[in-house]
Amino acid sequence: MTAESSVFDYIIVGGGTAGVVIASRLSTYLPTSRVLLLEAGPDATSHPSVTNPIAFPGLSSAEFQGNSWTVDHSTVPQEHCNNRRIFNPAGRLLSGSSAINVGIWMRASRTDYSLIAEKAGHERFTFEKLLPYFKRLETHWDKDAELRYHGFEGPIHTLGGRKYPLRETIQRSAEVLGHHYNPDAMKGDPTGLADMTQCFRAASESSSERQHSSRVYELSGVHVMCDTPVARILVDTSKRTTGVELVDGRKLYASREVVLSCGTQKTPQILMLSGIGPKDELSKHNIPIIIDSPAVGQNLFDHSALTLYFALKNPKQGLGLPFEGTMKPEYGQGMPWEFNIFANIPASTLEPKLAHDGLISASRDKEELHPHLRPQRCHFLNFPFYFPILATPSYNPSINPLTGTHIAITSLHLLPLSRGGISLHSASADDAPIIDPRYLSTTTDRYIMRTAVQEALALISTPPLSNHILCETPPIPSPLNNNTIFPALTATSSDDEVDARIRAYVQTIAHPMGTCALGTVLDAEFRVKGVDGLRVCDASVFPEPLGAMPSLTIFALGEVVADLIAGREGRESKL
Ligand SMILES: Cc1cc2nc3c(=O)[nH]c(=O)nc-3n(C[C@H](O)[C@H](O)[C@H](O)COP(=O)(O)OP(=O)(O)OC[C@H]3O[C@@H](n4cnc5c(N)ncnc54)[C@H](O)[C@@H]3O)c2cc1C
Repeated sequence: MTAESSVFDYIIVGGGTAGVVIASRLSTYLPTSRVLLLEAGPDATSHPSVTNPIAFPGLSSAEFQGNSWTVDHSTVPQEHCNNRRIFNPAGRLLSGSSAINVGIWMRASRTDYSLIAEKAGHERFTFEKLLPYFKRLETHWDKDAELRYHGFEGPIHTLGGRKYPLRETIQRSAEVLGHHYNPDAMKGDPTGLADMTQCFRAASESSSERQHSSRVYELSGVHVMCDTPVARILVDTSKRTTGVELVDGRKLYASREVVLSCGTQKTPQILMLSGIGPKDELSKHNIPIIIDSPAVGQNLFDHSALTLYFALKNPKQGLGLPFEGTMKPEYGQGMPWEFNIFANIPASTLEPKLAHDGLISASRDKEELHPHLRPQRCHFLNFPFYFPILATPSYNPSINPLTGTHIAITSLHLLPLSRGGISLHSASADDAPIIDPRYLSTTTDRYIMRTAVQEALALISTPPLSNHILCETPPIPSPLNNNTIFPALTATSSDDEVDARIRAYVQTIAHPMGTCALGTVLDAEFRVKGVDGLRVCDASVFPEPLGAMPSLTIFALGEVVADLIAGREGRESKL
């Protein structure tokens, strides 16, 4: 590389979900600028395993940890998960995790965005202010949806509106339990039973394509360097960011700004390796301190998930579906599930748990409502699959995913109060960071997780759905779970039985967030406090959990950052 070609105006580090959006938009908004996108992994944008959504289980499951497109960010042993290390994959290729994820496309509640706005210190993070960005992203599948809430010209095409054989049955059982049908969960209150949307684009009557970031955002005006991991950010003595140092030792320079978008685990590691982080942590590894930023790497949280498998009474009825059989128009050409059931836990039952954790006091002022008690906050989400997703031969040898014998329900804890962190193994960029989300380390979190699972069991036990279900199929005793015998769970299982299953099998569906938060590490324009010319934009920026799967919001935040850099905030984008 010549001296001239090592200088750019903007360097975006991390060509993942947010990074691609920012690089693409900057090259369009500022066409005379030289924009460089640096990605650690390869470019597999058009590879069939990435574009075909049903290849997803292979890309991200534990069995595929050796896959070069998936990096394993497994945690340290988790005290409240039987001291298990929890497998946590992320994409390591152009498009990042958007190239390997499940494509579920969700907005959170107004209340969640308001809380983020409060913590970040700016109203640009409220639902109303983000709504134009949500609309800008999408070509929404439902042409009859309200124009006020949906976009129909955005780069990301979505699919929804499914009609699987169990649809009405599940809806009726959910309604018996008080979950009303929510015709559009994207309008700021997802509570209830809502149709699933996925960010896939119909390619034919029987196939669809994943809408990962580099597939849908134009990169022709961007200088893209793949297989080019960055080791650290370069900052001069006046605390001005000047560029980046690659793992191979080369240096590249940015005359205007560097944006770090390497995801929740790698972004804080790169900041710390660059001398921006908690001073004690940096000193431990003899890293010269540029900025003592105590919150870098702190505030790690993630959605915990437990999946249960239910044997069908009569598999020949065709209610359970093999994964590959669902790419049909009547099934919305998506994956075999159609509902998200978002639910709140009543304040009266949550308050004692929050008090036990010392998060509220009995004498508190009514004005100081704990965020978990605000209206429209969805504490958990249950989603039924017509397919035994993630069942493994090691634990569930009797489940054959291809023969339609089982359905599954995943329970997801959306609003964790537990906070962990990312710290350094060493001062070397070659070493993975230490990842400790401290899953389920508060009483309230354990209670929410248990309630979510009990609600899934109640759904399965309620007619008419119960008429089709034989029983839950528990994991078999194996050396992997200390040969523990787990009884089949039912709606009458004790709290202890449910908790034991959670401790043994809870996992993550890879939504870590929070380690370079707006309001602490970053100002409200995503600038790293104390340094000039450096921003962060990826899943690490959330100061508070988002009660929804995060990728839609991360795409939107990428759009916001591009607008801020290009001085376009508030202008409507027609691209
Ligand atoms: C298996 C799986 C399923 C998921 N399912 C869903 C879902 O259905 N719906 C949903 O909303 N969310 C889902 N998620 C979460 C969602 O995909 C992520 O939260 C989101 O994509 C994260 O975006 P990001 O920009 O923070 O990071 P990423 O998209 O992960 O991008 C980070 C990029 O930085 C690169 N990078 C890292 N280190 C370096 C370095 N040193 N130098 C250069 N580049 C570097 C990485 O290779 C990667 O490309 C899922 C995630 C996974 C892993």
